[in-house]
Amino acid sequence: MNQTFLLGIDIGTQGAKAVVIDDMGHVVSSANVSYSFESPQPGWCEQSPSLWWESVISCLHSLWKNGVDPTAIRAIGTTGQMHSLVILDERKQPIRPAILWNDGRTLKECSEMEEIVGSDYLFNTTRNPILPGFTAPKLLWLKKNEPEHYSRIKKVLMPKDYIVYELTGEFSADVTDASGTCLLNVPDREWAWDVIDELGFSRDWFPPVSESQEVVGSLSETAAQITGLPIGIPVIAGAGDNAAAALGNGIIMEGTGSISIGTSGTVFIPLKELPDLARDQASTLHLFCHCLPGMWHAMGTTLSAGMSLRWLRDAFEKQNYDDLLEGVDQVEAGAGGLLFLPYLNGERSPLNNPAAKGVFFGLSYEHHRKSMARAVIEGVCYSLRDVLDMMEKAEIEVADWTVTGGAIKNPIWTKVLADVFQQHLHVHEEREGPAYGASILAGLGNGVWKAVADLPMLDQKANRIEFNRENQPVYDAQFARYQSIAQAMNPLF
Ligand SMILES: Nc1ncnc2c1ncn2[C@@H]1O[C@H](COP(=O)(O)OP(=O)(O)O)[C@@H](O)[C@H]1O
Ligand SMILES: O=C(CO)[C@@H](O)[C@H](O)COP(=O)(O)O
Repeated sequence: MNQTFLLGIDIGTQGAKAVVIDDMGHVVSSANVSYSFESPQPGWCEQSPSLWWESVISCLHSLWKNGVDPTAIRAIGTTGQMHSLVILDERKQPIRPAILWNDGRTLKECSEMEEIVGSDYLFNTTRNPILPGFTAPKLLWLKKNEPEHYSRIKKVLMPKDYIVYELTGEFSADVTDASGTCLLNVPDREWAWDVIDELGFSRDWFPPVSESQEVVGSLSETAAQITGLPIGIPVIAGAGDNAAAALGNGIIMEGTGSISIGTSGTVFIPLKELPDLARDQASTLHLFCHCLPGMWHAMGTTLSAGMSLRWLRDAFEKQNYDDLLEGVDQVEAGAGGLLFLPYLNGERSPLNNPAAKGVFFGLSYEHHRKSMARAVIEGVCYSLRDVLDMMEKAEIEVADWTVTGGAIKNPIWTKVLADVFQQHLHVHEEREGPAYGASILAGLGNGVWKAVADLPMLDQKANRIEFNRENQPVYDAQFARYQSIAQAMNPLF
C-alpha cells in the first residue's frame, strides 16, 4: 500500500494500451487491446469512441488480473492519436464515429478555410499549414455534408480528451493535441478565438486548453465502479501521442529527435523556440506545442508506416508479423531493386496528396513474399527520410535519434531505418511508447517528481542500433529513385 504507481493510457489507431509504472519510472505491467478502423468510402477512416472506452476498460481489468494493485495508482495520464475529431451532443454522447487523422476527405475544405480566414493570417496565427486529416477542416466538411450532425455539436474533443471525459466527467483539451486542430494560436498556447469566430464555430465547443501535466479532474464514482480504480484520483490533461512518446523517451532537448513507427510514421524534433518559417519553407511541416511548458516541436508525418506492413500481412493472409517477416533479414539491402511507395491511404508529408496510392515499382519474376516485405519496410523508411529531408530544408536538424512505436518489436525495422538514415539510433525496448510518456506526465502533474530534471528515466540507458556503412550506396541510390518516382507519379494518382 506504500507503493506509488502511475497509469498511462494510449488510444492508438490500431489498439488501446495501458501501462503502469513505479516512482523510479520502471514499467510494472502493461496491457493492450487491438482494434481496427472502418473505411466507409475509399480514403475515409473512422472509429467509434465507445470502442476506445470499452478497450480501455478491458486493458485496465487485464492489469488487475495480472496482479497490479489499483489502489496503488496515484494519478492517470492519457494520450492518443492526434487530430481525430470527436463530436458530442447535448447528452454528451458521440454524434457519429470519430473522423480520424488519416482520413483524406477534406482537401477542398482546407482551401475553403484559407479563403475564409485568409491564408497568411491563418498561417501566422496557427504557424501550421492546413492539411487534410487535421481537425478544423472536418468540421467544415460536416457543416456541408452532414448538417443534421453539425447542428447538434456541443463539444469538440480529441480521442484522449474523450477518455478524460469518461474518467472524470470533465471536458478538457491540452496544448499538444490542440496544436493539431488548426485552431490553436501555437505561440500563445491558447485557442485562436478569432479564427474560431471567423469559421462560424461556437466558442463553447472547445474546452479550456491546459498544459499537458495539469490536473483537469478526478476519477468519478461511475468510472471508479466500471474500471476498478480508486475514486477521486487525479487525471491530467495528457498529450498527443507523438509528444507523449517523445517525453517518455527523453526527447526534450534540442539536438535530439524521435521517430515513431506506429500506424503512422513521424519525425519529431523538440524546439526551445518556434522558428519563424515562411509559408513555402514550412511545406507540410507541423509546428506544435510540446508537452512541457515553454517548449514546441517540429514534426512531419507519413500516413501509412506500420500500417503498410499490416496491410501486407493481411494481404498475404499471415497470422502475425513474425510469419510475414520470416527470412526477410536475409534479403539483400535494396530488395533486389523493388521499391514501395507507402501511400496506401494518401500521403501527408511532404506530398500532401490524399489521392496518392501505394505503389510497387520494379517487380519481376525473382521477387517474392520476402522481397516484397523488405521493400515495404524500406519504402516506409524512405518516406521517413523524405520527411527528414523536408526538415533539413527548413534548417531543423538532429544528431541523436530514438525510435518508438510498435515497430520496435522486430529489429528489422530499426536496422533498416538506421541504414536508410545512415545514422545510429536508440531504442528503449521496455517503454510502451505514448502510454509510458502519459504515465510520466501523470507523475509530473501529481508531484511525484517536482521538475523535469527529477525524472528518473532520463538517466536510463537506451539500446544503440548501429548502421552499416556498406549499405550506404544502395540506400542512397534507392532513396533518390524513391523521390523521383514519387514526384513523377504524384500528378497521376
Ligand atoms: N511483432 C512485430 N513485428 C513487426 N512489426 C510490428 C510488430 N508488432 C507491431 N508492429 C508494427 O507496429 C505497428 C503498430 O504500431 P503501434 O505503435 O501499436 O500503432 P498505434 O499506436 O498506431 O495503434 C504495426 O502496424 C506494425 O507495422
Ligand atoms: O497524425 C499524426 C500526427 O500528426 C499521427 O501520428 C497520429 O497521431 C496517429 O498516431 P499513431 O496511431 O500512428 O501512433
